[in-house]
Amino acid sequence: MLPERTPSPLRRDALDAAIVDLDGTMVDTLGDFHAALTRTLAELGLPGIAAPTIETMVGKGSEHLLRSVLNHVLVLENQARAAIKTEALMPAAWDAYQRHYLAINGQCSAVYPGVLEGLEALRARGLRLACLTNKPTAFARPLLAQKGLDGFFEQVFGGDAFERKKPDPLPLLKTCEALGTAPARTLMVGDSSNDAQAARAAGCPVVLVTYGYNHGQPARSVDADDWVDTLTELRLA
Ligand SMILES: O=C(O)COP(=O)(O)O
Ligand SMILES: [Mg+2]
Repeated sequence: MLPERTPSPLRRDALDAAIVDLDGTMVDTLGDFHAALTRTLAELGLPGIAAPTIETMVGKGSEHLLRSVLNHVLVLENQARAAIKTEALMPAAWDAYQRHYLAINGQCSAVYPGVLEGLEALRARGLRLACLTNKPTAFARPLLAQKGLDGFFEQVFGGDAFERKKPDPLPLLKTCEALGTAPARTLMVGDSSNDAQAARAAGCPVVLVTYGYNHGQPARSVDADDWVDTLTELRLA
């Protein structure tokens, strides 16, 4: 006798909604991060940083990214007490970064292949859609609009929308609350361990894309329910 199969958590009839991450999942924003950080570092009189180094630091929000970049360049410059100098520079750096990021937002970034088709398929299956990113809401909304993605989402929450960011489960639980859906019936679609850990802790099923930013680690090394190479492959049976 064949063993009874556990129904996949990704079956269409097991889901009411999907929460979709932004950076590394829908839009390849590394060019925007690089451009804004390059301008910020230049304004502060600091040396630049290469895009592949930035890529490993993306995912825990913009303040974390900026702090990591400042510390990285100060350590490389052999500056003593780099961590303390980073903190001292943060207020001015944060002001400069927000200004530069808003000025170039979307100009050096592109929607990944398959995203529009994937979102259309989820919508066609009747799933409610929310975008949940660790990027500030003020960066996320204009980026979604510029890339023609805003119309898919009934809710958009940035990293500043709630008290804590992913990988804490709070933003996912709050997004489910806003959608009015149960976490167990709300799929998280992301690119990093931040999305997967938050989803696990919130009780949401989670699928990771294999092409985004996961701190330099393969997405398949992260605990998730499934992995897809493009959003068109989301297997909702
Ligand atoms: O801004 C970040 O650090 C990453 O944002 P994300 O949550 O959309 O991947
Ligand atoms: Mg991401």
